[in-house]
Amino acid sequence: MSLLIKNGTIVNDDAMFKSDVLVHDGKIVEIAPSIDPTPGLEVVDATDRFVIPGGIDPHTHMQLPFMGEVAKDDFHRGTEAAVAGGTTMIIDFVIPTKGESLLVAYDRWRGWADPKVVCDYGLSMAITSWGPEIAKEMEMVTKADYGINSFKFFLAYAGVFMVRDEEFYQGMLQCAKLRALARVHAENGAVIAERCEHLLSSGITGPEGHTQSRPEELEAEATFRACTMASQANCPLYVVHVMSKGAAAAIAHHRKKGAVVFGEPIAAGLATDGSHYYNEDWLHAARYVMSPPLSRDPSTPNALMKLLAAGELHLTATDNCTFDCHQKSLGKDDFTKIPNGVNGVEDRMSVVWDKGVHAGIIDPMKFVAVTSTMAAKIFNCYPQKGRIAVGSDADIVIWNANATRTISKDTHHHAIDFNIFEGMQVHGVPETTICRGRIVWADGQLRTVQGAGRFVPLPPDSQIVFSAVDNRGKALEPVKVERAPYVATTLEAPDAN
Ligand SMILES: C[C@@H](CNC(N)=O)C(=O)O
Ligand SMILES: [Zn+2]
Ligand SMILES: [Zn+2]
Repeated sequence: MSLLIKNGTIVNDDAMFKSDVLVHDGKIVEIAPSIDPTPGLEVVDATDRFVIPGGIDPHTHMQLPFMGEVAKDDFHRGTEAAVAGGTTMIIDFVIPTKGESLLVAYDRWRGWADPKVVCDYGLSMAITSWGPEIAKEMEMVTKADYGINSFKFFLAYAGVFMVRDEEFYQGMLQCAKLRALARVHAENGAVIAERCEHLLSSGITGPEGHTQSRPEELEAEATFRACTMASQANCPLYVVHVMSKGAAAAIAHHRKKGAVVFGEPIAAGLATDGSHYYNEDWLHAARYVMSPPLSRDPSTPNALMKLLAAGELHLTATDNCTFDCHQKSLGKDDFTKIPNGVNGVEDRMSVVWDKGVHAGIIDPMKFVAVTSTMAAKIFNCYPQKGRIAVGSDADIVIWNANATRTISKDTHHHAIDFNIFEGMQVHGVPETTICRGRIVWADGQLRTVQGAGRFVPLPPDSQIVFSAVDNRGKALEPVKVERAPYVATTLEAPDAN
């Protein structure tokens, strides 16, 4: 199976240049200014188009069982939506129930994903309980045949996924020992639980209760606390779905002290805000319920994009975890029962291009960095993924920077009946998506095959994550002072009275 992409401008995270790309058997085999087509070779004309690495979305929850429901985008529809939007790899999360073996949960997720994915995928593992058995299984799943190199800890969702600080700290010590990245959902779950109770007892049951139960400073406080604990454990930390300026400031504070911390804003937080929670239409407001909530500060989306430009936030994701209108309506009398989660995996690339490149805040190379390359480097599958280079997987998108599209539930490929970006016109359109050398999206049509995607094992000890840790560890080594044993003398005996 071969493909020739002609007349395009290649964009990697570090360079842009006009060149042709020859693909054979799923790999990029040649990059040159002009490659002549041979008979029978399929040619894709990329004149006036960018040729970019396929997007990597490092944070999705396809068909997640959560809050009594199952997320509607499963590994088939969710990865179809991904490729329709220019994403060619997702990293989803194995989330064991409390007390469940990591290995049992891992097998369940592999059983769900392998037969369905239309693009490649990797897995991150959530730690929802703690004990020596979990620590041992963490070590097992970082081995090659499991391919896990990151572990997520929830500081929210009390009683469901949440772990206590000491469990989080011990989990990070184990991550550091295994050279695996710790990821955190940073909210103060204990205070949130109290605030939910108070709001409901005060008669506030609508989606406005959700955002008021989770003031932004509860994300900022938990983010600061998580960064502090990670520092103490000398464990690199990755903060998922950074939704507020305060959380971003906490990350910057610790990075300025030399801590290895990565911040991940998501498409929803880069393109919309928490004003929707106050919409008088209950269902409209409920559609935006996710945690942490969208910021109530309308300047936050633009601020988060600028922090990506400045390198204080590092890569984008979506936290795609979709529930349809019926499922959202299960919380019609109690906001704590609205399944948390929003869409994003189909629209992330266009949203980041529109709010970033078209808005003049980031350049195309930074766009590639924050939508693909940084994820490949952090999760240790670079340059197999995340680069247009000879030898890399042929995960490629033909990107039309000048085209626009209007996002709508009527045209999206998600398995839900609404889209949080409904009606938004965005610049930057993926015209052709190629997964390991096969065209899976072109001319507005999917050409996908269920199960054609492959699981990508992610090895520990990513350089961008761990290369500073050893020296930093030396500086943090505990100090023992050698001294003669202390002997109390009569002169020092305490007064008799
Ligand atoms: C459960 C999952 C998706 N839901 C959400 N972010 O509201 C998460 O918290 O990341
Ligand atoms: Zn989360
Ligand atoms: Zn998530």
